[in-house]
Amino acid sequence: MIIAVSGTPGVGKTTVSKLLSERLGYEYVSVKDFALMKGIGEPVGEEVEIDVDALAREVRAEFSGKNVVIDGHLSHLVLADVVVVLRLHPKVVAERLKSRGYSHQKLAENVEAELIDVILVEALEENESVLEVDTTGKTPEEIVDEILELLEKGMKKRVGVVDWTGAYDDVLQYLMLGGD
Ligand SMILES: Nc1ncnc2c1ncn2[C@@H]1O[C@H](COP(=O)(O)OP(=O)(O)OP(=O)(O)O)[C@@H](O)[C@H]1O
Repeated sequence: MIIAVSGTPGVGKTTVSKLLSERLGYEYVSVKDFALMKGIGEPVGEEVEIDVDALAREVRAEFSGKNVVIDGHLSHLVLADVVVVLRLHPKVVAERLKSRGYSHQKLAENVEAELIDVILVEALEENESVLEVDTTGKTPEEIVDEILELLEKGMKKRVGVVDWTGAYDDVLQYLMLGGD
């Protein structure tokens, strides 16, 4: 089974994916490293620009029929059997990304993306099975327990677990809202 773990930068994809793969006995794959290894990712500064169509093709070719957890904020664009979309209160996203030294613009882009469910919507457009998990205030172990419980139950789709419309006031200082 191919399990993709996606979400806004900083939500905890890598932490959760590694733990989830350990608990399941699945291989752990980082989208970034995989794309670089396959020559479909271009390092640009600290980021890696990835050809998403090529990524989807390469993932299918390499991992079809295998048990893997694929970690990365583009992983919801490959055809996975299950996409886990991690959510985190936008204020905590902002704090985590700020402590990484992100620019105001990058901070705003990502906090806004979390606020308006960008990754979740894309995941639902591309995949049948999407499990949304609110990670706010939970330890990595608690998050992985929740994912494992959903998988054990055979849950195909679970969305609507968060609503950040009430969070705008908490993150106004980080937003650009179309301006600069
Ligand atoms: N459940 C959690 N509780 C508290 N801190 C966490 C939790 N999960 C991750 N973190 C911390 O948040 C930071 C970001 O985690 P991580 O690198 O796993 O996120 P990511 O979504 O993979 O980020 P990116 O998209 O940039 O690769 C790390 O410092 C990590 O230790």
